[in-house]
Amino acid sequence: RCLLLDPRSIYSPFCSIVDPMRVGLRSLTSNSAPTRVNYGHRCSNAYSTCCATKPEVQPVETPSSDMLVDSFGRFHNYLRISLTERCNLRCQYCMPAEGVELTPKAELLSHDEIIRIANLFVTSGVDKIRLTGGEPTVRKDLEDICLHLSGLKGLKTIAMTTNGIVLSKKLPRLKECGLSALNISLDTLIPAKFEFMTRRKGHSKVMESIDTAIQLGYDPVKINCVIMRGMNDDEICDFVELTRHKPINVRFIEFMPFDGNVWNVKKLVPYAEILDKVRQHFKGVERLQDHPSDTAKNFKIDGHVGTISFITSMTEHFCAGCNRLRLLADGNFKVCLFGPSEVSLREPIHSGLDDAGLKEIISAAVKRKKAKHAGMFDIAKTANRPMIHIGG
Ligand SMILES: Nc1nc2c(ncn2[C@@H]2O[C@H](COP(=O)(O)OP(=O)(O)OP(=O)(O)O)[C@@H](O)[C@H]2O)c(=O)[nH]1
Ligand SMILES: C[S@@+](CC[C@H](N)C(=O)[O-])C[C@H]1O[C@@H](n2cnc3c(N)ncnc32)[C@H](O)[C@@H]1O
Ligand code: SF4
Ligand code: SF4
Repeated sequence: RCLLLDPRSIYSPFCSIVDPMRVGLRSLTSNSAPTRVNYGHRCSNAYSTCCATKPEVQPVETPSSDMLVDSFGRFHNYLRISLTERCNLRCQYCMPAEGVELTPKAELLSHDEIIRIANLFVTSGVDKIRLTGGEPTVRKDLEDICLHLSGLKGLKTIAMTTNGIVLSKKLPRLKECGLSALNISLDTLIPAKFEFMTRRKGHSKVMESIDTAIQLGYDPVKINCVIMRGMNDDEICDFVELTRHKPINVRFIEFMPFDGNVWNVKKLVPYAEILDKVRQHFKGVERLQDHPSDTAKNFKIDGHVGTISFITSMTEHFCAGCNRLRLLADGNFKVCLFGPSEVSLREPIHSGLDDAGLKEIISAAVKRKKAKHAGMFDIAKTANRPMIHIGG
């Protein structure tokens, strides 16, 4: 909990430990863009690294309809679309070795259904869509989907999270089709360890994709690195070293529990511990100002072209600033990564429901969204989907 939070601020853009109940004071009827003001405070929680001290004014997106505003006043302008449940890797932290049960193809969203649903969200205020999976690059109509999404008026960012295995060749065309931001997952710099962690070969292909993305001007290319104790925590400083000359943003991600993965609290390396390790090894590690809805806490290092970040879902959640919703490949709509509740949008579409009816279903689900996730031990005990179905 942050103490000394100035009551005039809606919430601190710098600290995710603020009680989310404090968010939601924003008037939805006002046409003028409200601002969040942070007057600078110190955080009393155990991980005091989470707070910056500079006073700052942040613009807040103005919702164009009430559909995407939850009961805590959070406006959701970011939709993550999982394009497939399939993947060409089998990462240990994401899925069981034997794979997961797949939804029959006929029950997955078609290209046209994806675009129709995306359009509903964009006309209601979503301005960023992330394509994910499974592995989005295994979907044959990926370029077409990007092209059609890029025609949606009001959509500013089309992003993708990918494992990079088959990305390098596809990327020039994807860029032409409107793909504007790229996150590539890479958890080790050692090829043999890559094969162990992902249960497949392909390390050099991922490295090649990262270089292609840099050459094509994606800036920064974000590198997602899930840290597991005893697995890749010995490579933290090597990953930081990569940022010295490459315009990349390396994001250390706390290991999260999902159905069918090998989560155990002993394998979780807390953000504070990773940051300590980085600070012992590198001079001039400085906190940057984050956007209120960032999943990441961002840092720069003296003399490095790139930056590093931490995604601290387990030890310092960032639910107070959550702006994310999820559409799964089978057409289910999920309002929280860790919330088990889902509602189908595909079934009502197949029953002929019109856009107004779909918007009512979406709005009701958004209003039921909880303030924050239940905490890692409860999450670990609660049935959810495997991560490969949700897409992060
Ligand atoms: N707890 C939590 N974790 C999230 C959420 N969104 C993404 N993540 C996790 O953050 C990590 C990186 O996800 P990405 O797919 O790169 O998406 P992102 O962090 O939103 O990326 P940017 O839009 O570039 O900030 C993954 O481990 C995700 O599971 C969220 O809403 N809640
Ligand atoms: C599920 S993957 C889907 C997209 C793509 N296949 C990829 O790997 O980038 C999305 C992100 O979730 C992350 N992820 C998967 N399982 C995770 C876990 N248990 N804890 C934290 N992050 C996880 C991956 O590292 C990846 O960056
Ligand atoms: S993290 Fe991505 S690449 Fe790895 S198994 Fe999951 S979906 Fe596939
Ligand atoms: S855990 Fe749920 S509420 Fe928290 S940031 Fe993630 S999606 Fe949002």
